[in-house]
Amino acid sequence: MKLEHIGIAVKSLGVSDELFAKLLGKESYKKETVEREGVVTSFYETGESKIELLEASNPESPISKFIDKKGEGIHHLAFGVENIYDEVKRLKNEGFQFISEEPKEGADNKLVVFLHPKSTNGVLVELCQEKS
Ligand SMILES: CC[C@@H](C(=O)O)C(=O)SCCNC(=O)CCNC(=O)[C@H](O)C(C)(C)COP(=O)(O)OP(=O)(O)OC[C@H]1O[C@@H](n2cnc3c(N)ncnc32)[C@H](O)[C@@H]1OP(=O)(O)O
Ligand SMILES: [Co+2]
Repeated sequence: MKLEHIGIAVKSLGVSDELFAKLLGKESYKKETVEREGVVTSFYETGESKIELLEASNPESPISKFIDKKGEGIHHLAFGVENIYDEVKRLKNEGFQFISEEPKEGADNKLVVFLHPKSTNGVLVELCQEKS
């Protein structure tokens, strides 16, 4: 597994894109809305991994709930895997809980699935696989 991206919950991509472009010295390479997840994303290349800024696209978004509860900040870690179906099986056998076991379309041309933070030391973990 490799650290594919760090998801950061932000109130406004307009404000945070300006901040991260200054911080990283580069512009976001992709903005993408994933309505099913209730997010608008903005991606930055940072060497081997990426930063994914996440703004809620609707009031029911998990990002809205997260920010209401915890404020802006690191939201999840995403690990890149070769075969997401094999990894779900392996981790289920290891006793990890999934929010939903069925990988779905994510952003940045990926299939994604999430483990419940309760079974990962309070860290929301995403697995993602490049869609062929
Ligand atoms: C763009 C697509 C994709 C990509 O391609 O990269 C993405 O990254 S989409 C990112 C947004 N989508 C998701 O986060 C989907 C997975 N998340 C969920 O299903 C929910 O957010 C959740 C994790 C199940 C929590 O939802 P819910 O139970 O309704 O909220 P609560 O506030 O009641 O949380 C319960 C419990 O979990 C803790 N929690 C919530 N979010 C996080 C988090 N990001 N990191 C760590 N812990 C989290 C929350 O604090 C509660 O704990 P307790 O207070 O101890 O009960
Ligand atoms: Co993500």
